[in-house]
Amino acid sequence: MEGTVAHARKKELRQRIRSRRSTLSADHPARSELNAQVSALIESVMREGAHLNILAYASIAHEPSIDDALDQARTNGARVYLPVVTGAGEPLMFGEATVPMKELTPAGTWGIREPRPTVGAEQLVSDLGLALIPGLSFSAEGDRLGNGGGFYDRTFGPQGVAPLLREPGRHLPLSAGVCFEAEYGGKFPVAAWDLRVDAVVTEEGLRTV
Ligand SMILES: Nc1nc2c(c(=O)[nH]1)N(C=O)[C@@H](CNc1ccc(C(=O)N[C@@H](CCC(=O)O)C(=O)O)cc1)CN2
Ligand SMILES: Nc1ncnc2c1ncn2[C@@H]1O[C@H](COP(=O)(O)OP(=O)(O)OP(=O)(O)O)[C@@H](O)[C@H]1O
Repeated sequence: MEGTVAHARKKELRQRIRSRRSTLSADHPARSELNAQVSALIESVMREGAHLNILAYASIAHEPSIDDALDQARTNGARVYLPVVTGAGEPLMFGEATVPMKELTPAGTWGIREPRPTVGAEQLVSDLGLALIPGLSFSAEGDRLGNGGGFYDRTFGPQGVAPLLREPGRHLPLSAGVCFEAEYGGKFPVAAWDLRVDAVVTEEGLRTV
């Protein structure tokens, strides 16, 4: 069980970041700049190999939207997979986005645009080039503060079903957290099961941890 103090601290921080995000208008330059930085990252990974599978996300509420970057990646021949929540306490499943992002239908508790789930995490990770992970904040070490459901941790954390842990001789995708610059370098309690990313992309560019 996680400590009460840690839980309260994370709750407060989540509220603060959500509230700041809600003040960033839809046409704020940081939003389009972050989308462009994600595009640039996808293009640089695509240059390393002909075919690229990407794990991404369909933004909700005031999260940074990467729709344009994902539509462009698909047009350029990448395959884009999105997370699907199958139940509280369950790891994520994944489905391929085969239409423009804006044509996907919002579903479930949080109104997230989700495709039909077809792939589990173990299978997805084995052939993935890039994982774009949403977060409310990432520390300078790559620790992630998520929305609090524990979904990414149960899926990709060190104790999850498909850990993104680097080991010699094992293929793993580059994992990149996505958040606004003001949210990068945050300090918050970190638990043993928490997912860590290799890099963080903000509107200012890519930061490797
Ligand atoms: N775009 C996107 N897709 C995603 C995630 C995400 O963070 N972003 N997830 C990442 O795991 C999963 C869905 N998990 C989520 C968990 C909680 C909330 C959420 O907003 N929860 C509460 C606030 C919780 C609280 O602090 O009390 C809410 O309804 O406002 C959203 C998504 C899978 N897909
Ligand atoms: N591997 C795991 N096994 C069991 N429980 C877990 C695991 N990972 C996380 N949890 C549970 O999930 C809860 C939420 O974790 P945490 O606050 O780290 O979520 P988060 O990373 O912010 O959420 P999300 O990934 O959904 O955005 C924790 O209270 C913890 O008990």
